[in-house]
Amino acid sequence: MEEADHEEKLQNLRSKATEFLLREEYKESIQACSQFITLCQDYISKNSPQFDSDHFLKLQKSICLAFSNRAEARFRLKEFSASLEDCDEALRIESTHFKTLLCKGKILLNQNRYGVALDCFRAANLDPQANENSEIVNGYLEKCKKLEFLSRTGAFDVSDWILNGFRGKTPELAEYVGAVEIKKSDISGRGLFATKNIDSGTLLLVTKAIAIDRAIFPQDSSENVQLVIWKNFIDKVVDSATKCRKINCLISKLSTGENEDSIEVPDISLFRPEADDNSSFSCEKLDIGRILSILDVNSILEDAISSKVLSKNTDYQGVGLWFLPSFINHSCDPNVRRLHIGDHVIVHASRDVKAGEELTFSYFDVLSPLSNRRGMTGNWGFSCRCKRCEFEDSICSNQEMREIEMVLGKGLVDMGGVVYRLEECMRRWMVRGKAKGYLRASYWEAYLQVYESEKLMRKWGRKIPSIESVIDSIVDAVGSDERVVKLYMEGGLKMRVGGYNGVVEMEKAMKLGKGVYGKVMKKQAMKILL
Ligand SMILES: C[S@@+](CC[C@H](N)C(=O)[O-])C[C@H]1O[C@@H](n2cnc3c(N)ncnc32)[C@H](O)[C@@H]1O
Repeated sequence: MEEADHEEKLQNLRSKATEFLLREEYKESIQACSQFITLCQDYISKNSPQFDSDHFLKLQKSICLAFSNRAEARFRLKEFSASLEDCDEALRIESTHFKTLLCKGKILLNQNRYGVALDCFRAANLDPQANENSEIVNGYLEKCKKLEFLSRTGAFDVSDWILNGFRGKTPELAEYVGAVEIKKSDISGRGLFATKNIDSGTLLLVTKAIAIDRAIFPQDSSENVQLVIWKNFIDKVVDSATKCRKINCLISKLSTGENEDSIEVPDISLFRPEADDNSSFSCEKLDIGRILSILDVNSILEDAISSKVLSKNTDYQGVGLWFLPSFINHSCDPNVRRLHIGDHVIVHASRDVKAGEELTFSYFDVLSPLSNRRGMTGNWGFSCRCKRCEFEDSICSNQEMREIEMVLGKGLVDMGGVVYRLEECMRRWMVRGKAKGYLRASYWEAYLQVYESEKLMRKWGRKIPSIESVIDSIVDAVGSDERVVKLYMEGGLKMRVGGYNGVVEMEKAMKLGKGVYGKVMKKQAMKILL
């Protein structure tokens, strides 16, 4: 009788667990599976000597299925670490269990561990059940193979999607870590460094957000809108860290902005997609205070002028956290740029970089004067000591520079006069090479207004340098920038300054565009963006 009761209880729990799973009531399904597993395991440990092997095997099979179902429910709740553990328990009992292999493959794919995910789907494909589910299994196999290839080679190309007017799904992107390493930085704390010579446009990182929140709001939305996005974003980060050991541990490696000089330098392999979820990732659960400090220092605004977001409405706002880009320090004289596609950030060189050089991007708009930039770094809580800031610091105390700033600050002045005066000052002070580009980048707005105005160009065109030479020096000093390239395309070509040759001009625009958008797109797509 006792035996029959026990059997009935098990049967009940099994049905409940399956029913909950089908009804997508995952928490309830997890509970029923857990009760079932405990009951079975207790029963086995009490009665094992009297079992016949068939009975034992039957029970083991049931436990395997319960682990597998619990893994699926946990996967749906994004409890990836716990779900993986359940998969491993199930596979310990039955190493070729089809449903479990499928579930484990999905988790690993979600964690961007393409190689091991591929192994799971391949093993699942050998099971007879794969015949009935061939479309699903083949779909995963193809996806995994493609992502594994992209992750290994960095052979991304988003041109077709752009040429198609950003219609359809955003292109499938895989995690990619190029020729970079994390090292101690002379700027502050740790930084990301090039491990070999890299030319402009080369892809360095592709990485998906740990969490992101965004919404479309009109430009005049109140601060409350930003607060709502910020709160949702924090909740998502906390949720991911709670449910995944690896994420919790990797977040703990990020800077809180405090004591960066004595901060540990983690090995970049921890951040590679193939890094194992279990072995290297045991650390204490992060408290909310620490998470908030980390987010303050490392979150990136998707719509910052220093980034480029493809296919999004201009009124949208978004904030996210990405691991490896969090190690990139700021410079007003940066050598990499970022591009946002869906939840991914793509980081590429915006100019040629030498092996061993630190990679930096701008945290804000660097086509602005030193005083504005100081305000921005002040908001971030640091003061920038890049070559450009040091040079401008030395020159900006000069009375004439102060007068130029003052005139600019008032607006509504003849910008041609301002540009002319600045160029004259640079000539007298023998400011040359990069330094010239630094100042021109700082007063970009003034140059832009002149070059865009036919009236101002009629008045000042002969007295100030050509668009081409100003653009060349700005790009040489602070790297490519979308607005600069656009001016080159629109303004320069329209006014035919300095002798117009369509083919040569287009070639040059494409080269500049590579610094802005990277090599992940073909010429035709770049033309559309420009
Ligand atoms: C996203 S983290 C960059 C990586 C960081 N250095 C680390 O060790 O993890 C941003 C923080 O780095 C430091 N930082 C970045 N750029 C800097 C700069 N140009 N000058 C001084 N500190 C900088 C600041 O503490 C800033 O809050």
